[in-house]
Amino acid sequence: MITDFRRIIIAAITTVIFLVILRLFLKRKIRTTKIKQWWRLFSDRFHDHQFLKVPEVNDNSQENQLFRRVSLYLNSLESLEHSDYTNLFSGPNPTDILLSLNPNQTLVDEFLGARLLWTYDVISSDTTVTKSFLLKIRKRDKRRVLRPYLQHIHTVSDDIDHRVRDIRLYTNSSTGWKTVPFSHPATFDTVAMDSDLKVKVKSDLETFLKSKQYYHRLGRVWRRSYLLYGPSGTGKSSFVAAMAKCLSYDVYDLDISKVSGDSDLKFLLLQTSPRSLILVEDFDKYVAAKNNSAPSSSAAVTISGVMNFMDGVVNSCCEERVMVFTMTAKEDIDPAILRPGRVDVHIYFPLCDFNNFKNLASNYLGVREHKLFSQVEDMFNSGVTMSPAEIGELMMVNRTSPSRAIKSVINALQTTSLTVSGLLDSCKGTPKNGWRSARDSVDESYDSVAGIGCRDGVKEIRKLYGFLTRKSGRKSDSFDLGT
Ligand SMILES: Nc1ncnc2c1ncn2[C@@H]1O[C@H](COP(=O)(O)OP(=O)(O)OP(=O)(O)O)[C@@H](O)[C@H]1O
Ligand SMILES: [Mg+2]
Repeated sequence: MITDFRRIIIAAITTVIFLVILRLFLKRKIRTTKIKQWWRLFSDRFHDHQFLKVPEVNDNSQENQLFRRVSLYLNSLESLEHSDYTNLFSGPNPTDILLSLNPNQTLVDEFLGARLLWTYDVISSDTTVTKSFLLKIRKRDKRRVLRPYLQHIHTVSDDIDHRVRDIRLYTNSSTGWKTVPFSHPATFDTVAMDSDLKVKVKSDLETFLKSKQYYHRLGRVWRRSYLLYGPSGTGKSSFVAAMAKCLSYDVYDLDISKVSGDSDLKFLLLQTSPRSLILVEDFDKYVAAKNNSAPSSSAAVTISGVMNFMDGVVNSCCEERVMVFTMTAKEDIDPAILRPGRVDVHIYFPLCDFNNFKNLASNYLGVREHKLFSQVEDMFNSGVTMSPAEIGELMMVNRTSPSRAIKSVINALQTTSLTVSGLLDSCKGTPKNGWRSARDSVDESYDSVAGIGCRDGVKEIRKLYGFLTRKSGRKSDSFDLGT
């Protein structure tokens, strides 16, 4: 018993002695590091240095890509973890913690035996904030190290870019672009649409990404533009998010109504960075002037300004860009605006058909087959339809019971059919029974009915249900390369 007690006492004393020695050793190590630092500072005084500045923007206010690369590189350095002061940010995933340099902080890097000191300079005035990185390198080392060091920064930042690139969303305001992390959850898998079309668009984007040399061999600027058109709630905006994720490109969401004039528009374009998707939503608001004397929008830009903006992407300064325009219908748009070269690919987004409905049911309700599907299919085949947004909403609120959800879709389709055929009949004055005949007569009614009320009624139906001049099931030319 006593021997056991003695053993415990000896073990406890040994542990305490070990901890004290460890502590002293660590303290000494820290002290040695400090002494080394001071020695380096002292010895630096006897060497000539060169200072190299990497500003955030160039003279044309365009983003300096080297600044972004240096920032990615420095924030990934292990020495940042051990520095006295570091900013911590949450990453795209909740568990990610990202480190970032603090303004005016200095970080030491070593490369091929040379010491490189980086300082993050931030100068703020009332209206502007100027950021830059300042590299301090011994003149003796510069010739030997600088070129391979910059190459090393390129390689490392490229690697980080591909691994952890968090896409950013830029929106324009009166002072330029403002940015936030892009967190739209849509992907190609979550957007319900014709699967062949999805594959075509994906492969078109992937081919674009790999085609820099090809474009240059042809003497063309490496860019591509898309028009997404179709009724409201058919997934155009969600598809843009999926495109940006597939490309891993930042999104510049341009609101033309906030642009103060044509030159401002050009300036905003010049401020976008490579590897970005420039999005103009509701583009018809600014260019649908075929039937009116001027675009309906009150924006300060002119049509020629908008066309220059579209062509501006052709400038070599705006390479590696994808432009996307969305609108409900392109019939009223002057074909010159949408000609190949300005818009390369036209993609039509139809209202829901049975296949899309099944996609939605699988995504929203987790069901691939159901006894009510045949009834839904009959309804779609009879020509009645709704937007995926409407159907998705019904499925979402009833997601705890797939049967209830599908029944609510059937009810909504029936109501839609009755409402629209009733409206059309009252316009034409001819009783009609089925939705199919009502739908088929939409264009005819629009052209022949002179009364404003009826015309408005049909317009309203067109707006509500998206039956402009297309039918929902149309697929053959929904992916229309080069118009
Ligand atoms: N094809 C689809 N597949 C899956 N969800 C869809 C689809 N279309 C629409 N939705 C859902 O409906 C909502 C609206 O979609 P979205 O904003 O992408 O439509 P939109 O075509 O851009 O409409 P608008 O022309 O009014 O801007 C989103 O929440 C989206 O998830
Ligand atoms: Mg939209």
